[in-house]
Amino acid sequence: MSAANPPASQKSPLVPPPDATDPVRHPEAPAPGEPLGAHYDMCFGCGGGQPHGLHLAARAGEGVSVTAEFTVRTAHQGAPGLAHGGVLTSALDETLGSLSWLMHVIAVTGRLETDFLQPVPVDTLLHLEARATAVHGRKIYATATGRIGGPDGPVAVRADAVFIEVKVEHFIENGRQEEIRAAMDDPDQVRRARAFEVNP
Ligand SMILES: CCCCCCCC(=O)SCCNC(=O)CCNC(=O)[C@H](O)C(C)(C)COP(=O)(O)OP(=O)(O)OC[C@H]1O[C@@H](n2cnc3c(N)ncnc32)[C@H](O)[C@@H]1OP(=O)(O)O
Repeated sequence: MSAANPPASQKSPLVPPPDATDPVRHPEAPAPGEPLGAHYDMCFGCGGGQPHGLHLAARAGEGVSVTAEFTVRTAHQGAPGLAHGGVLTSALDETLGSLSWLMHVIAVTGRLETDFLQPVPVDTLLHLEARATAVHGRKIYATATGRIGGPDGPVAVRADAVFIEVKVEHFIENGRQEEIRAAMDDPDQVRRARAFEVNP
């Protein structure tokens, strides 16, 4: 069996199948450069209501891409003075997750594989970029990088991911009822919809 044609059992779930198609930017997606804002105030990744959250701020990019910034804080340490790897993965996950807002789909992370290339000290501003690379059925393939020292600086972390498109019921049926009720009772229609990343 050649490396170019591995058996099904050896195919990576992170590599799109040959009949995957290009991701499509929704015509009503925010313009490149436009801030996406937090989708849910209590989101650990982007919400303002989580004191120790990442407070990640994302902007729409060209095509199906986003950029984001995240500053590593004291609360995000693993080793002394260094960012926790899981926190960095969360920042990549959140950036990748916001791609669905540009495609007008609701999707959740199915698989996420992170490469940690350089340690990231506390106080570092991490420059993130994510782009969708392919779509196959409900699967959205995407990749992301986190750079230090500037938007063109060296890549400290990178990830490949598969997101799976879901219906809003995914959240309503599985989330804790207290938060689901609060989100659904929000009188602000846009906030209500964005809690579940449903485009109004
Ligand atoms: C509101 C948005 C907030 C964004 C925040 C940032 C993103 C997140 O962190 S989301 C939270 C973390 N993720 C989750 O909690 C998801 C938990 N998992 C699940 O709910 C389910 O396993 C779910 C929905 C992913 C898939 O279940 P289900 O809908 O039954 O899918 P299923 O029918 O089995 O599979 C559909 C396709 O996806 C593929 N797939 C499913 N799971 C995976 C996976 N883990 N890895 C790769 N591919 C997968 C299947 O192989 C299948 O492919 P194909 O169509 O080619 O056969």
